[in-house]
Amino acid sequence: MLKEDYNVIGVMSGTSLDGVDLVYVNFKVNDDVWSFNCLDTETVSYTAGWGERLKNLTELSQKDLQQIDCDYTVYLAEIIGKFINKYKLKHIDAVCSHGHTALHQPNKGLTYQIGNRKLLAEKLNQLVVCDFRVQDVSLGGEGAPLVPIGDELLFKDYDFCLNLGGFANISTKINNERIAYDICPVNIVLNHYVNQLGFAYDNAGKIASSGMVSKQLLEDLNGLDFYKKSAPKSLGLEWVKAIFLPIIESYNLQIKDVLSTVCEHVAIQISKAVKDKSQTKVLITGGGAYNTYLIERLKSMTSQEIVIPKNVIVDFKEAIVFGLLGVLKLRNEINCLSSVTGAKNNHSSGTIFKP
Ligand SMILES: Nc1ncnc2c1ncn2[C@@H]1O[C@H](COP(=O)(O)OP(=O)(O)OP(=O)(O)O)[C@@H](O)[C@H]1O
Ligand SMILES: CC(=O)N[C@H]1[C@@H]2OC[C@@H](O2)[C@@H](O)[C@@H]1O[C@H](C)C(=O)O
Repeated sequence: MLKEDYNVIGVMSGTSLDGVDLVYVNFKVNDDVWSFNCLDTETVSYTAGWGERLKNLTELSQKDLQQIDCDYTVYLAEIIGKFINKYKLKHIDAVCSHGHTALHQPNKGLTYQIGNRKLLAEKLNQLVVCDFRVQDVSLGGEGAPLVPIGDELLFKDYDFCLNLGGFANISTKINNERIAYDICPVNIVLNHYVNQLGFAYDNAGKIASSGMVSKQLLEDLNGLDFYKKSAPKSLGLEWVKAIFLPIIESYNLQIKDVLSTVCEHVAIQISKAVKDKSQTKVLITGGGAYNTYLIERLKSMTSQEIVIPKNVIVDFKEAIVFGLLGVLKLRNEINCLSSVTGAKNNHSSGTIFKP
């Protein structure tokens, strides 16, 4: 008889490099119906040193990557350990950790998240479930996005679940089947440019709102091949560096105009993704939900009802869902949907490390 009640720690480090999101969350399952309750949450910002190290992972040699994988596992163990102590967490069924994506080229059979070593379980003296993407890629899938199983089990009241993190991704149902895909880069690019002005991010999109859209750059970005592909599809930092940034650089624009043009581009791509008028309710989560300018541009291009919750879900949905992926793995139940990733079959993904 499987348990019906789990307390886990969900841990997520996203691509926009703002920090590590942690959530202590309770899941209950009753007749296959799942519910959750967030008990404690925290975002630990990256130190300048870690921010820099994580920015350049795609350029590292195999040996340096292995070293950083070990160092990052130790760093994650410290962060998670402090979280456990701070909130005096006693009942922990598992720590369910995504790690940080270092490499993602699913067409070459490659996806690699650092911080997912057995050492994490040993240092924390906890059961750890991690490495959720690798099996999906080995089964021919994109290995991303993985959060849609959470949209299916926890957020099914929404017609679309849109997350605005480093990349924008969306999930929805078509003919009773869940599909999802990465739409386009968002904060990974906005942060890259606003960093050059000395800011971590463009607060509320104020700088973008003061810029002018470059029609030519906008056209070039909207014309990228990735947007012509149909789902399943996913994006990685490698694509941003090789394809997206060089187009922007070829224009030599002022940064405020780059930000403005990228926001316009993102709003256009998202409005295309939510264009099905029979589906109306769009949940928006992720740090990009605070980019008021971007949200205004998006609202001007769509008639859908946009819901940005005023609670922890905006910042912690991904960490919550990685908690759920871990619980599903412990139950040996499906946590990766082939309709979403394109893998050969639905499967139960992740590695379990005992302390
Ligand atoms: N007030 C704000 N105004 C504008 N942008 C903001 C604001 N607050 C956060 N952001 C943006 O959101 C980013 C963080 O978003 P989030 O934590 O959802 O990203 P992530 O975890 O890296 O996501 P993903 O895993 O989906 O790539 C910040 O780096 C910043 O760009
Ligand atoms: C390979 C990888 O780490 N992908 C991330 C990234 O960040 C956003 C987007 O690109 C999404 O595909 C995914 O993360 C979310 C949490 C997911 O798997 O659902």
